Amino acid sequence: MAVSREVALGEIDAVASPRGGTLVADDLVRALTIEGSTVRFVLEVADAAEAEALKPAEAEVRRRLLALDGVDAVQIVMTAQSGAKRAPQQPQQGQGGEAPPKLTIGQHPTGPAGPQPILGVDHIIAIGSGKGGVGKSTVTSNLAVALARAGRKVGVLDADIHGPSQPRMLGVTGRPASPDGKNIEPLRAYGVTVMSLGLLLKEGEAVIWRGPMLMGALQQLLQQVKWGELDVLLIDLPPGTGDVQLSLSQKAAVTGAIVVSTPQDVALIDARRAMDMFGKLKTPILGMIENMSTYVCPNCGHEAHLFGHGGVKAEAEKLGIPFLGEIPLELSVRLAGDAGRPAAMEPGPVADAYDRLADRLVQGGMA
Ligand SMILES: Nc1ncnc2c1ncn2[C@@H]1O[C@H](COP(=O)(O)OP(=O)(O)OP(=O)(O)O)[C@@H](O)[C@H]1O
Repeated sequence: MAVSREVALGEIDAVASPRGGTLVADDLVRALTIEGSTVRFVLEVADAAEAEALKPAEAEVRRRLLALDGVDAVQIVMTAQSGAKRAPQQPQQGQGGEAPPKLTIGQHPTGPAGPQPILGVDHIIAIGSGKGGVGKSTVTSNLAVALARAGRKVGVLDADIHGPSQPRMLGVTGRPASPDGKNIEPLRAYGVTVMSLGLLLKEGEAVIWRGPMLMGALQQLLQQVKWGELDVLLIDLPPGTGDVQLSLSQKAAVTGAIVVSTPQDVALIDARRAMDMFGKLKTPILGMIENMSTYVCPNCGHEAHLFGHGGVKAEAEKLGIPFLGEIPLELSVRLAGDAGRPAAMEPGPVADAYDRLADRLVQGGMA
């Protein structure tokens, strides 16, 4: 039987914190969840020095929880939030408490080094491509709705920081709320939980972050968004091999990457480069997808292969990487993407192709 929240909290509260009280009394514990035999929570620390000082307490609390009947796994994430307070905040009587800090996206990265899981998220899949415009964002939004239709809890993080397109493709508008100035409430569309930097910027506003600022922004989107319980989080990467890919592999425990390409030779050359980069970053490659594969003329039914056909499958076989499937080239895909209602929502060959793809990921234990 699963351990109760009270019992788990009691064990956590028995461990002393470096601030002088206990982990609970010193207000370091966030988002405690118990799912089956797994206990998860966040230890919110002020800075990297405090994270280091907390290591013995973290080890002790892990040992105590694992000793409980019904607990087989303990996942503790340490996050250092900008503006985290060193002492518990009690609203001052008669003063209505302290105003929430302003949420500022684009800060220097904080917290422990190394890839971190996202609390409540089972799989993190990065969707990448070598070349721009091959349909990586389109594949991400359509695959997300197909996975949601298959009963999975799905999130999409638009990490295409320089050209975020998920808000348009999934038809979400409006600024995500942040009632406490720290956590960000994601938006929902077609059963998918969505967050994009594009939703936090004014339309047309350019972002020119590089290096540490970019890493900080990505870290905030990964850790400060209230993703909730997700079977899979799809991350729409910018094209190519750059800072975002590097930051993501350094900050998030990515399950693996899917590389989207058209069958065209020039796209395949760049796709190979992207896969080489994922290899160097030690991100497993889950497979390749051929987008804009076959075009079927809606008038006469003639099949044409505008960008070739089968090139991605052949490439995947050559590299010993799973080939996950092909998506047809259809005008409806572009129109639906522009209209904010993914083509996979309507029954037809495109929806079928995405359903097969979603099924492949679910059967393979990837989503
Ligand atoms: N299978 C398809 N059939 C028809 N049009 C498609 C298909 N896939 C993508 N498109 C269209 O191609 C264009 C580029 O797609 P998308 O923005 O998804 O590419 P991307 O690889 O994410 O590009 P970026 O370089 O901006 O990241 C969009 O207009 C999209 O609607």
